[in-house]
Amino acid sequence: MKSFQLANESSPLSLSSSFILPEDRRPQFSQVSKLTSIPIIDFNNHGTNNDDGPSPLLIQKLSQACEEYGFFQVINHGVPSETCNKMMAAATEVFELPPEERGKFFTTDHTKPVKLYNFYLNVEGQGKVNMWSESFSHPWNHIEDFIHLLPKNGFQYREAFTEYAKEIRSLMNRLLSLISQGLGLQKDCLQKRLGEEPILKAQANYYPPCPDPELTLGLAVHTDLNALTVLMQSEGVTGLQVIKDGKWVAVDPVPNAFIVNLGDQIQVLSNGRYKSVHHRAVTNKMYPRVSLAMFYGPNKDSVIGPIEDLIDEEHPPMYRKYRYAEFLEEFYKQEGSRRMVKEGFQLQN
Ligand SMILES: O=C(O)CCC(=O)C(=O)O
Ligand SMILES: [Fe+2]
Repeated sequence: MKSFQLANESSPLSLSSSFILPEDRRPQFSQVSKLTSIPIIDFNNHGTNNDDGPSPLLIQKLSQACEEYGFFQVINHGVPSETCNKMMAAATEVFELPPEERGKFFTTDHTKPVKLYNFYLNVEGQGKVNMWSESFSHPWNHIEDFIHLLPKNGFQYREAFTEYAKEIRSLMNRLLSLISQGLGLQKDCLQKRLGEEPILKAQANYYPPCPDPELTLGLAVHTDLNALTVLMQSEGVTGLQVIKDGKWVAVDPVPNAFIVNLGDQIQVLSNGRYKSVHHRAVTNKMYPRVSLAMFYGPNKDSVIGPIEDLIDEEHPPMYRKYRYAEFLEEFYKQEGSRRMVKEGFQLQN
């Protein structure tokens, strides 16, 4: 196995103490439930493209997945596998660039549009613990504004990304419409609430093989702060785990599927009916793993709060309204911790 070097390090990656989590934060593989996985939703089986619109069964399945898991995999989603494969190859190539090339993108300044970084967790008494991964992120709208900043090499990242982003945008629109209908709302309701010019960010995560996956994590436990995430992952390599009924559940990779999960903003907009669920990425000894998350978040000026139609005597508002910029500010303040952002906007009923 080729060794990997983080862009901000001066020697090849090794499992030094700076990556080792205290015992109570370790993945504890023996506790991971093998009994269940997240629901799989087949767009072909339920017809989403006919003139009559999506079938009630599809909406019902999706709604149930959003309530019970906050996560599902979608198959036969209509995004050509060639587009996905090209994108995966291009994203992988970024992490195969020599560390000094990748280093040009390295920054801890989150306001930079194109950036490479290594996540960490602040652990009491131990300080920063680095995650066993490297992430590369940039916006995925107005590609023309930053495309010249993206890596030029290899598998034509720029072309692959432009094509992929177009497909994912239309898949996201379809998902938002289905999720709105699942909540019993007009199909354009969520998209309107999130606002024009949503914040669209892409994040490619690279998890090199790890000598002892029991000691560290690829990504710390978190919920996504945005509204909706569509994730593509390396074929055949498991890594993502989600919480279900208080237990960690591994997400089995399904060929050509996307993993879809709801972010904090949908939990707030749905007044807690749909869940933004805690998840994490674990590492493995054998194979590098790449995942590419496409995040769809509100415009920073959009006002987010429980949708009025979802509030009644039985379901009083669980959150106060806020401008998304306010949420983001709080999010960045909590960097390095197990973030509890939406909890700060919760109302005491
Ligand atoms: O690599 C994964 O499967 C998880 C990625 C993720 O949760 C994220 O980028 O927010
Ligand atoms: Fe995530």
